[in-house]
Formats: sequence, C-alpha cells, structure tokens
Amino acid sequence: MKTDAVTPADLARSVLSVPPLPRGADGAIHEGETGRLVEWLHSGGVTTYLFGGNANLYNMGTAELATLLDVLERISPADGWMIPSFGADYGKSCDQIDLLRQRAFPTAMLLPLTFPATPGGVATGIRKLADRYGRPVIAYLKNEGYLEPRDLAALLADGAVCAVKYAVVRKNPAEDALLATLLDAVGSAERIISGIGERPVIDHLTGFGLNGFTSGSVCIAPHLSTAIRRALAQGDVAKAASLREHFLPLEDLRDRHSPIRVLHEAVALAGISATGPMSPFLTNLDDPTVLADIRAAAATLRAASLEHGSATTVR
Ligand SMILES: N[C@@H](CC=O)C(=O)O
Repeated sequence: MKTDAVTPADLARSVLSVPPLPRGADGAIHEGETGRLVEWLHSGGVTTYLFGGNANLYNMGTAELATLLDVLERISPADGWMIPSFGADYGKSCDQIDLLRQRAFPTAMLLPLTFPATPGGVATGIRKLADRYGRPVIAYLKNEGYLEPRDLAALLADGAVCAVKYAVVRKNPAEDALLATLLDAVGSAERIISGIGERPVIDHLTGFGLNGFTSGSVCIAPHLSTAIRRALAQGDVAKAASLREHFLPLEDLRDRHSPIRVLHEAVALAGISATGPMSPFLTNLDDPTVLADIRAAAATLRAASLEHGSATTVR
C-alpha cells in the first residue's frame, strides 16, 4: 500500500476510482465484498481507490471510520493507493484527522460542506486540519463559492493541500471560467484532477491539462476507463471519445436517479460485488423499472470492459 508522499505522477498513474462501500445485511462494512470490488478494479489496471462520496462517507462517524481504515489496510493491493475521506463538518474532521494521524495513509480527502461554511472559513479550516494531521489533504471543489482560487493556490503552495479534486458540473465542460481562474492562480495543473467521471474528462484533460480523473463508473468498467486514461496520455482524443461512449447510458441513469445510489446498485447488479444495504441517510433504489434499466446498462458496460481487457494489455 502506498504510504509515501503524493506526487503529480501518482495522480496520473491510474484512474482514481471512487467506489461504493459494500455492507452486509446487518449494515456492517463487508470486508470480503469490498476486497472483491478492489480486485476487480485492479484487474482492469486501476490502483487508486478513493473512498468518499460514493461510499457515503459524508454519513460515516469516527468510530466506523476506524473500521474502514482497518479494512482498507488489509485489502489494499501491494501497489495500491488507498485514499480515505473525512468530514464534512469541521468538528468531525478534527476527530477523524486525529484517527488518520495514527495511520500510514499519505493523505485523505476532505468532503465538502457547503452549509454552514464560508470560503475563507473553509480555507482556514483546511490549513488547521493539515497542520493537525502533519500531512497534506486533498481538497474537493464541488460547488462555486466553496473555496476561492487564490486560497486554494496558497494552500497548495504551502503544502497544506497535495491535490484538488475539481468537480463543478457545467453544461459544457469546455467552458469553465472558475477552472481557468483556478489554473491561473495555481500556475500549474499538475496537482488538479478532474472529479466528475468520464463525461467531462476529455475537456478537462486535453482542454485544461488536468492531471488525472476520478470515476465511479470505473467500478463497472475498469479496463475501459483505464483505456481512456491511456488514450488521453497518448493524445488520442478520438479513441478516448469513442471509448467514453460505452459509459454514457449508465452515466445518464446516474444523472437521472442519483449518481451514488445508481452506482451502488450497478456494482451489485453487474455481479461485481454485493454492495448490500446503503447506510443512512441514504436508501437503496427499489423501483423495479429503474433497477432493470441499471442492470441492463451495467451488464453491457461490464461486458464491453471485459472484452476490451481481453483484447488489450491494461497497464
Ligand atoms: N462523482 C464522480 C466521480 C467521482 O468522484 C463519479 O461518481 O463518477
């Protein structure tokens, strides 16, 4: 498991998968099924595993985070980079950082709290948390007005932040004044990653030069998502665009019915890992028509990934 400091090369090495968190019927974290999911991702060339929003860590208490950290340490592949998340509120963040400080993970991501928070307050909070941790954290910019670009630039320059997950959704991701301002303020894209899955990845990586991308649907199709990453690294935008087409039916369902909840069911319905019950404050989707659509889209996507994986070398 990676324990050394985060470099820009780490951000580009693998798609940063953002998996759901499998739980047993009793609601407890299921180590075996979480391990199966990580193994599936690894078989498709994915070595970075960011447990955050899709794992519903917003709603995870500090005691259960300790259990999750134990599980992640045990199931990590030797070449794996496990990234836990913490937060979203400041008080819980302090308690969770105290726990993380005792472990070897090189960083953790602060989940964004949009209310009650001000941009200056978030910047001060991140600085204090990184100081308390003794390590840099990953900042997650999901909404306009959460953090000012100049504050983020200062946090990066001072080593309080080692990477920014940029995830502000735009109708046209090629036009993004905030992202342009952020890049101007930081002066480099090497520590900024695209944080919204496959849909905006071409604009973010080729247009803005971001250094990697996160994805939830990579959990269904790791070989294909890895192939997109490699195509973009080689400048083959046409190939990346054609590979991305495979993801759109499932992404459309995620956008329509909730990205987190659809992904949770898709991983189970595709036979990858039994994700089980979602923890409160979320609930599993239960509309049979929606579940049938998710099953069909996930099965098609998984089959395309396997087919691609058997026809190519994934690394
Ligand atoms: N939210 C995106 C990327 C992960 O953070 C997804 O789930 O695909």
